[in-house]
Amino acid sequence: MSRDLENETRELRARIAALVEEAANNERLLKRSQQRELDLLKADNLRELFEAISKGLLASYGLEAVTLLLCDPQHEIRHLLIADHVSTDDFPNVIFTDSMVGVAPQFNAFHKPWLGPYMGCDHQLLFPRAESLRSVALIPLRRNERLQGSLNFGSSDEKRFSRHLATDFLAHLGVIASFAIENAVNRARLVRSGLTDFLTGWHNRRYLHARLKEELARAQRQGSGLTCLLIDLDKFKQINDQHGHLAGDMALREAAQRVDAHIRDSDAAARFGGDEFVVLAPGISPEQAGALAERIRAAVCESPLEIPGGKSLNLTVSIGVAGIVLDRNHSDLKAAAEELLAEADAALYRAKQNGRNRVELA
Ligand SMILES: Nc1nc2c(ncn2[C@@H]2O[C@H](COP(=O)(O)OP(=O)(O)OP(=O)(O)O)[C@@H](O)[C@H]2O)c(=O)[nH]1
Repeated sequence: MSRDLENETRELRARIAALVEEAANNERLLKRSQQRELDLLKADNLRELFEAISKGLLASYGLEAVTLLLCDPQHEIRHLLIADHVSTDDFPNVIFTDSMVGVAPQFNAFHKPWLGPYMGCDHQLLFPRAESLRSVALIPLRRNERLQGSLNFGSSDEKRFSRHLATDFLAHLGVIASFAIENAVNRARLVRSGLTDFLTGWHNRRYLHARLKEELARAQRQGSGLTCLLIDLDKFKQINDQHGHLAGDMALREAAQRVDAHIRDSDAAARFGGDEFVVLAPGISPEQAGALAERIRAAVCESPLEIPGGKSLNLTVSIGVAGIVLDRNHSDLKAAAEELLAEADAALYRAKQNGRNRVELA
């Protein structure tokens, strides 16, 4: 065999070996991508999805930064998170915006992934915490022709995301991520709709029971107390009887709004049934609870409610207030919840007996 042929064979072997290695690498990459995409699709709720995106993708692709930008003009996703007790502070890499305009110039015509150098002036809003980034990939998240956000990868390697690289794999990931986000949001909406009262927009009795147990457990852990206000409209049946059901509904909505103005984000509130509302206020003293109930009572009767037909209604409420402090050995939270509600109910009964439009403490 001539020397030339020997060299050529050696070169060919080396090229085949390189190709085989590249194919094996690609297969590993593909498997890893498929696993990551499955993790996104498997996420049961927004918290799991955010974790799969912000932590899972970061680790599996060996990136310096992964952020998720979500366009949430009605603050719906943020409200769903609050309702699910998820704090946005737990996910600093998930960024909410009311509009995609002005976030990054690449979003102006954003139909496929954009790869290129990191530029502080253009990309700072997308990577607020990342330092030392040299290249980025911005992946559009679209559903039904609408841009709902972007998935953003940042690398300290300037060659990692360069303009001439193929973007098919990233575009595919974008489609999966968009689908997973829509799924998680829909699921959160569904859960919430089962826990919401449609007339007032407040939570319903089912939610209150679940939340009451959580609040009791939290109060017990923190060694603090929990106060329950049971609020009932006075002579509500008369409103229905004299002015009709629609006027009654208006009165319920208005009363809920007037109460709502006096409760804090950390309080839990629900329409408990017919004309009855419950507010749970953690960590306040009996005096503060009495004062809160008095403010609510005064707010409801502050001004008459105009109803159709040029008439007006005077709304008043009676409120029963009860508080509970659990020691660490108390294990039956269900019984404690029932006891708290029963005491508030007994106090409410006294408020009704003593003339209505008043607050009674248990
Ligand atoms: N319009 C309207 N009425 C409702 C709704 N749910 C319950 N009700 C009515 O609310 C009334 C509740 O009356 P009660 O709480 O029994 O008594 P009340 O007239 O408020 O009298 P006191 O509580 O003793 O002051 C009933 O007549 C129910 O039919 C609702 O969603 N809309």
